[in-house]
Amino acid sequence: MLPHEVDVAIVGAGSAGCVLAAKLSAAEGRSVALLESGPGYSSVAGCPPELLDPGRLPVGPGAPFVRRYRGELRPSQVTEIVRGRALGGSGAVNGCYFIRGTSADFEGWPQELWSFSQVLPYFRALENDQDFGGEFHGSSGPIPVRRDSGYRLTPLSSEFYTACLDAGFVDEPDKNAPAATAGVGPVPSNIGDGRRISTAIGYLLPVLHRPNLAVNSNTTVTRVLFDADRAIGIDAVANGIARRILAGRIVLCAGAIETAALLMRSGIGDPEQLRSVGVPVVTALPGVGAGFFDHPEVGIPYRPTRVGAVDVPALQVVLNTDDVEFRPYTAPFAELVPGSGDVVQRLGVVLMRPRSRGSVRLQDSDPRTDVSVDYRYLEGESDRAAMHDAVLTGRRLLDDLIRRGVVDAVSPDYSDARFLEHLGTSQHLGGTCRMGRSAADGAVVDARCQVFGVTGLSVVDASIIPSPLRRGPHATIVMMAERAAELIVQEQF
Ligand SMILES: Cc1cc2nc3c(=O)[nH]c(=O)nc-3n(C[C@H](O)[C@H](O)[C@H](O)COP(=O)(O)OP(=O)(O)OC[C@H]3O[C@@H](n4cnc5c(N)ncnc54)[C@H](O)[C@@H]3O)c2cc1C
Repeated sequence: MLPHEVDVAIVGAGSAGCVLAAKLSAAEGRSVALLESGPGYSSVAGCPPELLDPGRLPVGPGAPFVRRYRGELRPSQVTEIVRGRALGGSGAVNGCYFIRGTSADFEGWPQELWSFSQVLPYFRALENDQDFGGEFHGSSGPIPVRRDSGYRLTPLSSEFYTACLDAGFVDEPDKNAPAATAGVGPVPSNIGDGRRISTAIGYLLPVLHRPNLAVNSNTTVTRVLFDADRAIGIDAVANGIARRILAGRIVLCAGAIETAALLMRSGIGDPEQLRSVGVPVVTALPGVGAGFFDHPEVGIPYRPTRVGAVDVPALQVVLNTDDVEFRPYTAPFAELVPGSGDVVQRLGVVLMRPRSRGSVRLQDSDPRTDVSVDYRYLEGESDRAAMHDAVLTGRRLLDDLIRRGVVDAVSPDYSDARFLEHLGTSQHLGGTCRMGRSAADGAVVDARCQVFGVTGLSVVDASIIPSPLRRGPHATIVMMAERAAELIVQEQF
């Protein structure tokens, strides 16, 4: 192996990257450099308060902790998407919904390492569940998990819960139980002492004192360097100054958009596309950036009759049916996302297992140019029909809430023909570098999270999720990072 400055360079201090940095630096003899584009902080007291407030998502206009992208949801339907850009990444700005993927979600993952029984110990290890114990829950992990119930529910959350039970949906008090498959129940949230506990707070800050761990914020990695087919280091720009770091192993945790972009700019991707933007090909992996998924969401606008409690998370209760999630947001987005000016309150109706797939593509080879993000949402008839049916179910639930007096109007312009005008995204983008058996199937990393065709390079973040999860991805991504850290230390480097 070539001489190197650090044993491991981790690119991106987001939900996955902070876990990897804490786990991989646990061995004193292993040096770890964590590189993050966004700003840093070294204590909870020094953390920007917006990143700790569990009731607000600091992603509105002008918010300094996000990178924004233009996303095309459907032809001629464009939206702005955001990713967190600070220590903690998107997990530092998100809605604190922290539900595990269901056991069925893992059936398509490589079973020798990622079956549900294999991953359950890592779900347990990451959490300190305040409400449930026993063999399926952890009580000493870095991420506190709690649920709102009883008097802490807003009138809308409480009545929605009751309305779902009255409509015959199953009560699901613990949505993180392995048997949880469908039903209505409280949302587990990663909130402790009234704060959003991102992986930066839970994992990274407690180990910042380690001499073998260097955290470099305001540092953007621009490409991975190779010696033949071995990754040997990275180029970065740190506070405006170019830097080169040679590393024994590189782990990309830059999130589903930027990890794919970084691989492509470094010469790993679809050869035709790389050549079209002038990037020399290192390894042909057509799966990079191709076939991503997200959760399409239609918001049904309504007006609640009573104002809810302040200081509650965006979601207290959700209903899951087979492949749909119904989300009664606790407040208008103007409150949840400061600066958004969006005064409408909505019931989110979300397809959790859509068939449509999107792509992330380079527009040129310049790291400063945004990639194009093309969702192709509801492209097939089956997704459109599934969304249409789900919206009708959502309407029926809202009609019931009107009868119960908690909602006094549902937007009148809301008709079958127009529901697509209310289409948005849950911001759960994943699968741009999927884990799988072989590159020939479109996979980019193997079951040990190593990029096919090169050595010394791993990916651990939302990119490698093999197929859409039936729940939001955050808890699963933290688990993946816990699991992957063990796999990575077993490698020779
Ligand atoms: C607004 C919003 C709300 C959400 N709400 C929820 C929710 O409530 N529940 C849920 O389950 N999921 C939610 N999600 C999704 C979830 O938060 C993300 O899927 C998850 O945090 C992604 O983790 P990650 O490690 O893949 O990437 P990220 O957490 O996004 O981390 C990537 C990090 O890499 C850094 N980076 C990127 N490029 C570079 C580079 N070139 N060099 C150096 N650093 C780089 C970024 O700045 C960032 O810090 C939400 C997402 C968003 C954006």
